[in-house]
Amino acid sequence: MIINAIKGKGRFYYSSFFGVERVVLNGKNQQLRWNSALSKIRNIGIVAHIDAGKTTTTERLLYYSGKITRMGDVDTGDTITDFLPQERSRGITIQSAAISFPWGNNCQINLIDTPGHADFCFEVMRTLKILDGCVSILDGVAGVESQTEKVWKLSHFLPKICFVNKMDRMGANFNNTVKSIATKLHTRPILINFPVFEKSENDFNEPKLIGVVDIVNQVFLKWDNPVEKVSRENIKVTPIDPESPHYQDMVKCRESLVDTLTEFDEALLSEYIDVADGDCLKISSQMLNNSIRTSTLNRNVTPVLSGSSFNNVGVEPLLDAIRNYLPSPLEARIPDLKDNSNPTKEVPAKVDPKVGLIINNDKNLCMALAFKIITDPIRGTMIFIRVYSGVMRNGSTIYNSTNGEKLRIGKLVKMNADKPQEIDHLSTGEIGVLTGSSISENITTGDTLISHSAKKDGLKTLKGKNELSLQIDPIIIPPPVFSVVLEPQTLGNKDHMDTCLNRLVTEDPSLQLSKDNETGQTILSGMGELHLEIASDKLINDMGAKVHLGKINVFYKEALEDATMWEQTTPEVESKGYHFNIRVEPLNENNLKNHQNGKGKDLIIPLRNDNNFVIMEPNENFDPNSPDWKPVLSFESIVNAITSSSLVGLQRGGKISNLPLFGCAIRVKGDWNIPLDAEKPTEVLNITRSLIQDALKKLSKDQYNVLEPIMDLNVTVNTSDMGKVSQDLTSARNANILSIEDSSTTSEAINDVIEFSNYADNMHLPKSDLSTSSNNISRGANIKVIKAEVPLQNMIAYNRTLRSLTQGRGEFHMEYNSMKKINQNRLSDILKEI
Ligand SMILES: Nc1nc2c(ncn2[C@@H]2O[C@H](COP(=O)(O)OP(=O)(O)OP(=O)(O)O)[C@@H](O)[C@H]2O)c(=O)[nH]1
Repeated sequence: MIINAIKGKGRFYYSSFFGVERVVLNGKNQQLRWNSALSKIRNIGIVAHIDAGKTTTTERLLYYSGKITRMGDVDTGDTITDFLPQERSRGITIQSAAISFPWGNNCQINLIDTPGHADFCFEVMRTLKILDGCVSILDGVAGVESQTEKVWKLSHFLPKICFVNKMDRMGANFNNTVKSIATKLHTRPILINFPVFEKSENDFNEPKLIGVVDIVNQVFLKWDNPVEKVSRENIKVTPIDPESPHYQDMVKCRESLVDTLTEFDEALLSEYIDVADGDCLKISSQMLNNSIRTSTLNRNVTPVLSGSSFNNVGVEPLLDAIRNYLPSPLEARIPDLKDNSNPTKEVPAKVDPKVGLIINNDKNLCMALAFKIITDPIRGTMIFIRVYSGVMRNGSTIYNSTNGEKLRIGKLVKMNADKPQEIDHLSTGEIGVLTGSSISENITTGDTLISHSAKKDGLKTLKGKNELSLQIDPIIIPPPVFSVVLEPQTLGNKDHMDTCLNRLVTEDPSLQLSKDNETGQTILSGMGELHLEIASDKLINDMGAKVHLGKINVFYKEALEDATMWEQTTPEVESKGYHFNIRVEPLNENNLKNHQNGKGKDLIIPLRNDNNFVIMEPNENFDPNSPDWKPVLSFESIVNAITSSSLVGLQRGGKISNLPLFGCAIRVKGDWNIPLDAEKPTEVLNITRSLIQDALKKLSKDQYNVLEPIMDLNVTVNTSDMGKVSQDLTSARNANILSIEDSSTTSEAINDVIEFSNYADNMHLPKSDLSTSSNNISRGANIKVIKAEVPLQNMIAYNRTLRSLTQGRGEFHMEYNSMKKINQNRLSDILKEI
């Protein structure tokens, strides 16, 4: 039917053809019913390895959706989503940018373009937390790269689709990339389309990408003059009939697709056998799309599409796939919820097809997560939130259940990259921004915000239902591994420097500030050299801070020796009715187990930095759920005061070199007590802070040790360079080489994921893929991946060494593995350095 509709016409405005609804949710062969506004929303992220083409693809998605009329370019620094000066000058994405645009029949895509560089991994992590699905962009030459693998693992809970980009490049290989999706990402790729090339007439006879074969709709999509004459109407759609050179591949790919889907879809299986008589071409595209959607949402398969964003080939089918295969908030996973006043209680949450997620069976409970904070020179602090349940209204009073603060929303906006649009409310599933003067001090990244959906001042009602202690699981911040010492140029510059630094760490919590207690110097630490370079650039050039920067160095930490612990109790005389018994102890397997203890279980609270925890034993005297316990201070504000004092206490550092403490637990024994009429949490904060400091002081120097960051390293090199590179790693860098593998088949693929390797071997891949022949020259068995563990200290400026050892052909990727104790021989050298 679709084919008849397009015959004779030739050229189409793409969305008029693909914008019709063809996907079915209920398993029957019929058109999709968009039954509510929510079902039309897609909250998705674009993720990938650095330089795979995320920003270029995002720019094309915006153009083809009609959101922008002129396409920007990463190379000329005028894209919509990379708007920071540092992003435009360096051509890389640093912060995730959110933008909304429509596609076909009122579908609204809220898209977040994320950074690819490993140093900005936290930026990706906090974004993943609030997304419902992802598009993973792959470079058709490089296949699945290390950062893609990492982000794939981090986003294991999200349905995803893959776009094999850069198919125009020499050496691109669609088939190998699809295989690497199976073997490295451990998923079943299913082909939605495959690339089509024609021999070009240039001297090298290189294949030229001209379009894609759409396996689901059985058509060939050809883009004319894609680069020179960019237009939304340059796409030609022709049916694939038996005379077409792509017919055989299309049929076999469709058979493979149906084969895989029928494993998970009984309705499709009976349609295939009983109605279609085993002829995969007779299965309608509606039925296939429906089945693809269900299997993608269940994370059984990953749809794969191909193209070249730079050359404007294959972008419109990607827009269709986002809408057709990725979840709406109605189908998205339910966030992890907890009740701080009762850690063992399961918080009820269910999805209603009309109103979306309902938490605690209360339609009026609005819960949102603050996932990102930026300071705009004109608009002030802007807090990005995702609303999970209910409606957040402009002017409402909200409660921050993470820190116990109450505030009023000044203004609600929706962002289009750097352009805000004022709105009256944000509903379930939507992403928006809070602005206003009071919010900056009261909200940090990862906080849960609660308000009443109907009443602007409805917190009392929610309190009555014990809903103000509910929380969405916070975002865990990985420990920073590099640091730089900062000093104001003059004493008069100090205040401004401190203000700017506080702004930097509020916006990016993976940056951390600490103080050297001996020298008084300020230390800024972060996830990598580039991370700190960019932070310093923002500090000096954007914020105008006048500072001297020291050398970027590895950020060491201190930890407590295994059996060390110290208990400190409030002195009775000074305690004015307060009683706390606090123990500082190293983390071990045992203390993080949720111990059943007296009246209940330990409350375990991860601190924001450095793998530290607060463990509150159940109170022997008081039970926050008991009607007899009625202190003026809420249980949450007591807990918040203790976590703040623990953070500060552990940040002050250990006895060897005042380095921040890592892997420690602050245990609050169950017999704590506060006067019932105590009104301010500051008293609790001050008492517990001094107890923690005293406990740490009582320990002797030899009860501490120094830790250094150990990194997982992947170096990708040609076989000819492998000897030199591994020699340098073991001798000069003290690396522990774990394995050396072919880039296309990792040992993991052979040993652990035979299932996916077999799947990749059995699926049909297009024989007519001209890219295949050229690609064999550049990748495959000639490329090796050296996997090693190495102290970060030995990898500073490794970029330069690798470039000279491999004539620029080698690549490496490093990510934090763990903090390890430094042995005595190296310790004295390191202590001189810090
Ligand atoms: N040949 C070719 N080059 C492309 C394609 N897509 C992107 N590029 C180029 O690849 C480079 C990186 O593109 P970006 O879009 O910045 O990649 P990215 O993944 O957003 O990069 P980061 O955000 O820094 O990780 C730029 O020079 C682009 O012009 C493509 O389809 N074909």
